[in-house]
Amino acid sequence: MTNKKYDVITFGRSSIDLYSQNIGSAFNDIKGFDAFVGGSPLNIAVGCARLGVNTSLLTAVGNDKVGEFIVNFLNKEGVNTQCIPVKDSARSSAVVLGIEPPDKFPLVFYRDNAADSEVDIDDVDRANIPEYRILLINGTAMNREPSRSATFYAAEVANQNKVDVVLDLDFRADQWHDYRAYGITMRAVLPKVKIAIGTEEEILAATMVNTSQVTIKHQQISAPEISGDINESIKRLLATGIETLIVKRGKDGASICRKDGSMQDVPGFPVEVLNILGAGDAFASGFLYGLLQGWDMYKACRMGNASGAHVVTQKGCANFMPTLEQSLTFIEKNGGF
Ligand SMILES: Nc1ncnc2c1ncn2[C@@H]1O[C@H](COP(=O)(O)OP(=O)(O)OP(=O)(O)O)[C@@H](O)[C@H]1O
Ligand SMILES: O=C(O)C[C@@H](O)[C@H](O)C(=O)CO
Repeated sequence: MTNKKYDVITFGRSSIDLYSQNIGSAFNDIKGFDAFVGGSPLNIAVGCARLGVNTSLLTAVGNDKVGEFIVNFLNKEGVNTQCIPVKDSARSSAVVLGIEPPDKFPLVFYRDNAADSEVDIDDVDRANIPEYRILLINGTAMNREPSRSATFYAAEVANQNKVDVVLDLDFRADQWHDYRAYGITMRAVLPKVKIAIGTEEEILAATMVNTSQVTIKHQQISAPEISGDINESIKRLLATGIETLIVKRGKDGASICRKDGSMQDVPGFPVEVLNILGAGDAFASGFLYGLLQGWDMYKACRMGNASGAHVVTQKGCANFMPTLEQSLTFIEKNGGF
């Protein structure tokens, strides 16, 4: 039982996502785009809402048509938009994305003067964090002020009010002035966090000691490959005080790493990949759904894997999140929890 009024609030970026209509085409040959919405915290909020979770998004938009487009979509999806301020001096952001399966998903951010980076401490106060069961914070939202201190503040308020803090490590390399600044910031916020979620790349980035660990492939500058000792990095993140670190492992599903040093693998669901973008966000929404049901971590991760597998077969992120019925039917048909 809980005395909280709402379930989940996610905090961070939002955008219009312009996805190539020419699947498999090289970026230079793209002829047209579909207009969807995106931004990892937005995608997670929509994924949660589709599963029936009472969800709010704390982001900001500019006083422009793109902002209206984003908020209109969220309202239709049943995501609570009351705590989304309009920042007059900033712009709603855009992302342009190519789809070249199986392994090239080029993505260009248009985030100069991004409205969501302007979310500040007053906006956090207006969002009523103590009323929620879970606050999901996002790595990229800490790349600049005022959204960095607003994120730290939101986590602090959550800690004081029995709201569980989940950190999506989400590392978008080109959004940081120095790759090392990302890790320094993550390690500073982790003591306020109960559960962190990240890919191996993100976990290595959060513990990076030398920028020569980073390799940019296929000009995918927002999501580079990062080398290093993953087991050492997992240990380092667990030593910050978090209870659990969830490692997302693509087609192999996820692993649950606990502070007692144990690791449990949770198998994924085999599917044919169309577009991997948004899989991590879908995973997070299924996982949060499971936590809110009081399920154990294994079952919550299986739910996350089902949402992730669904989205990799689709050509977008938020617009293609599964409903509860779709996920449960998919799990039942594919071996159960
Ligand atoms: N090829 C796949 N087949 C089945 N499930 C997948 C596949 N790729 C990803 N998933 C599911 O989606 C989850 C997240 O994917 P991944 O590990 O690639 O995270 P990510 O890099 O954060 O994703 P994103 O592309 O959204 O940034 C995985 O843990 C898994 O559950
Ligand atoms: O914000 C991003 O990371 C790009 C998004 O617009 C897209 O929705 C996505 O890739 C989410 O992980």
